[in-house]
Amino acid sequence: MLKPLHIVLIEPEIPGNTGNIARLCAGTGIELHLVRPLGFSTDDKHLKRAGLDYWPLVKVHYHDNFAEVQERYAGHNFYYLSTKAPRSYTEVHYTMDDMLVFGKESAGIPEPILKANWEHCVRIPMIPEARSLNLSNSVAVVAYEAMRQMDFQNLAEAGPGLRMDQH
Ligand SMILES: C[S@@+](CC[C@H](N)C(=O)[O-])C[C@H]1O[C@@H](n2cnc3c(N)ncnc32)[C@H](O)[C@@H]1O
Repeated sequence: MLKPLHIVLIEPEIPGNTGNIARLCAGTGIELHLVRPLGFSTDDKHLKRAGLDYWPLVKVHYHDNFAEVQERYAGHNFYYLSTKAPRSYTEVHYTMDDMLVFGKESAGIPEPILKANWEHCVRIPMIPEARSLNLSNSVAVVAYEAMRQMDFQNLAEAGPGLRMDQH
């Protein structure tokens, strides 16, 4: 049994984004970590609507702070997605059980966390004039790159999903 990938959202604010990401997790078997405080209630109708009826398929972990995630998952590789990072997300060799960390919509990942983990910070290339991508889009881009590098093995194991070499 393969270990799952993990997506960590630090203090997400917009329920529709988290709902979209939850649906991505449901479709891929990726585990979702939500670091409090959340900018919405877990009963929020936008959150539920964006995740549709996929919520029962998602393994969601709630954490009171990011230090708790670092402590609980010590030994895993952590990658921090930031527009300010020095290298591209495509330069990383991802492995199952990696922790892909994303910041809140208004402010991104807190500066002290970026500074302390600078060599593990990566960015998705954009034109210079653009400030950032939408949070849920950036999660999808990186999650699929990580799974592509591992030949989508997690999807084949999780159920009837097709690996690329089966097409
Ligand atoms: C809307 S963005 C936050 C924008 C914030 N002003 C900043 O500069 O980080 C929300 C999150 O999406 C991810 N993100 C968005 N665009 C990105 C990019 N081009 N490269 C890496 N991460 C990105 C980051 O994790 C970011 O913290």
